[in-house]
Amino acid sequence: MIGGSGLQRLLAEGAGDELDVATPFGPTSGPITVGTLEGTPVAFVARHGSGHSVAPHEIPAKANVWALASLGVRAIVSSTAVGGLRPDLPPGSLVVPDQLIDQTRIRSGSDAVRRDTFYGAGVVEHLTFADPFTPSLVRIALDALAGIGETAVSPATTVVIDGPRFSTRAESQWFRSLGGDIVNMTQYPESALAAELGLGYVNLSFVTDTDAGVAAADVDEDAVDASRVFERLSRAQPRIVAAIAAIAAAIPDDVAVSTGIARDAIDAVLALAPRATA
Ligand SMILES: CSC[C@H]1O[C@H](OP(=O)(O)O)[C@H](O)[C@@H]1O
Ligand SMILES: Nc1ncnc2[nH]cnc12
Repeated sequence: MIGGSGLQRLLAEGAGDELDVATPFGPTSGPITVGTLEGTPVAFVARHGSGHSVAPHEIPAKANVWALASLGVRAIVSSTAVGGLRPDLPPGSLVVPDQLIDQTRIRSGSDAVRRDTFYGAGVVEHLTFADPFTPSLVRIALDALAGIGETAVSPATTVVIDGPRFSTRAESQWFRSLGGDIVNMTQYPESALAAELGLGYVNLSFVTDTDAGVAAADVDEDAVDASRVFERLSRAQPRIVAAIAAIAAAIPDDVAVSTGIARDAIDAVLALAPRATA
């Protein structure tokens, strides 16, 4: 599990072991809690760190994904806060996206936080990324949510921006015209990196606000504002945790993911030596 904004802890205090996992790509966002969520073995990392101190454009996605893979997880369930790009996706809506449009741009440096591949430097691999969210897990998540009485919107397309700023009205309207349903700052490169290591990846998005291009300029009730986003997330926390637990419980042991990456290339990345921490 990778917990997004508002989801700093998944297991009850004291439940599970907190591990500091060293990686070849530097430190993870925070400790990884390994334990059992309503009977399902899980490893959990808070994407923004335990005290929400890591900004979206600084999230060490390579380290987080590598650390989870090195612990033996087979699929990642990610939670995210998102803005709605459609009037019929008001705050409080749940979305399980099946598509994504990458509008992030920061890519410099071999380990740079937005770096979106584990390969290169002599190892040539081309990820099959037509379906950025594992289709079988999207179906499983929707069924699991229906089973607890939650209706999630799907299919849906996420537009991912660098942040930390929110979109202008013109950008937001453009994202909608591109076919975007929701907008976020973290679903990429996390989803691609998970696929590059052969992991399933499914996302639960909670709409916290109406994005700028959809919100009426003179009505700010639903408009995006970080403090309002956190307030809504905090009220929704029990609902989001229950939804994630239901999805986790429904994931089979043998998640099949076909990404076109050679198994020996994945194994070589997982065999890289962790970088010593200071
Ligand atoms: C606090 S609003 C913007 C913030 O919320 C989302 O975080 P996450 O995707 O980790 O749930 C968004 O991507 C931004 O990082
Ligand atoms: N409107 C928005 N844009 C980008 N990321 C978000 N996360 C929550 N709301 C968002």
